[in-house]
Amino acid sequence: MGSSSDSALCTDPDLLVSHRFRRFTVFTYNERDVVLYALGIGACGGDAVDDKELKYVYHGDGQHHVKVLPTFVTIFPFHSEGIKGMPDLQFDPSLMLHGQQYIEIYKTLPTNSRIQNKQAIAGLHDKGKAAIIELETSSYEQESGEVLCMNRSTLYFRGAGGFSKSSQPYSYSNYPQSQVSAVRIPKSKPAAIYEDYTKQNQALLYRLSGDHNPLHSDPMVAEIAGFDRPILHGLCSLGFAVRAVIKSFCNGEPSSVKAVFGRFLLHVYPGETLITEMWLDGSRNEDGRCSNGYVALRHIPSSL
Ligand SMILES: CCCCCCC[C@@H](O)CC(=O)SCCNC(=O)CCNC(=O)[C@H](O)C(C)(C)COP(=O)(O)OP(=O)(O)OC[C@H]1O[C@@H](n2cnc3c(N)ncnc32)[C@H](O)[C@@H]1OP(=O)(O)O
Repeated sequence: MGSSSDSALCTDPDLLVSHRFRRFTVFTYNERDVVLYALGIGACGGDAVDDKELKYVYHGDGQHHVKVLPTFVTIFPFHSEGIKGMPDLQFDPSLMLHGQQYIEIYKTLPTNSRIQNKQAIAGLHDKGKAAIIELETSSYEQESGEVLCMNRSTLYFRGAGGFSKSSQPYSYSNYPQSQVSAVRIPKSKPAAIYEDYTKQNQALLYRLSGDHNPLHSDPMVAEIAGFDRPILHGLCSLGFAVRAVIKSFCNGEPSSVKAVFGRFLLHVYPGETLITEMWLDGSRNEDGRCSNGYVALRHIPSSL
């Protein structure tokens, strides 16, 4: 720490954390966006269409709207300024990875809405070999002005550390450390395991929901970034995992979910199988090198 290098994320970290984003960015979504997103995270993507998941992509006569999956809100930040316009920021986009995502949902998600996003820097960390930015996006329904959800996105910049000015590592956070640290994987047997496979075209389908990072579609960009081929969006894997939780513990009801945290520790190639192991409030006693996280539910179904 302490010596800023040519590849360091910034020269003045204090300037970066004091950055103020434009007050609001506004966008509209509708049922088509909701359905496209659900297909992008594998809903009804098995060999046979799962009847229980049909409600995420289609509504029959008895139902007026499709049901919105909770992780749909993770696409909201992509309708914002993001980090691009921040002062004093330099990085190689091919070396940026999505490290973590935390979301809170405050209301049942509407099938269409006009949304206002407000963004803030929630954290900046110098890890020596890497730099981390935590970007927070609060989203409000424009009509009512009520807050609908919050996303905290952790961006991991490989090779971009070393910007600390003092001998101490630079670490700024608006939040208690506990909210951004990893979840430990319990030793006990999982309460449920759900296996799902991603398709070869999963990332190409998922990108239509708003994350057009070429790391997920362009073989040359993927190679420069150090991968054999384009990798899956972290938020797509997270969508698969939360869908598994809803299927296993919420009887398919997406509005049961009130918060989600996910840490991406391994990249996924489209076509690979995702195994989601789930514990009910697991005892946290063993670390494991696999992506991990938790889902907070409004209530645990009485059948469990
Ligand atoms: C507006 C919204 C914008 C959203 C933009 C999204 C853009 C997307 O298009 C991009 C993507 O989706 S990329 C795909 C998804 N992500 C991945 O595949 C990353 C997988 N993870 C890795 O490869 C490694 O964990 C890796 C490389 C991340 C880290 O591995 P190592 O270099 O081996 O690090 P390690 O030595 O284990 O740890 C160094 C310090 O960093 C912390 N850390 C590790 N993994 C982290 C992670 N995933 N998230 C946050 N912090 C992480 C460690 O705790 C350690 O810190 P400390 O030294 O303080 O303990």
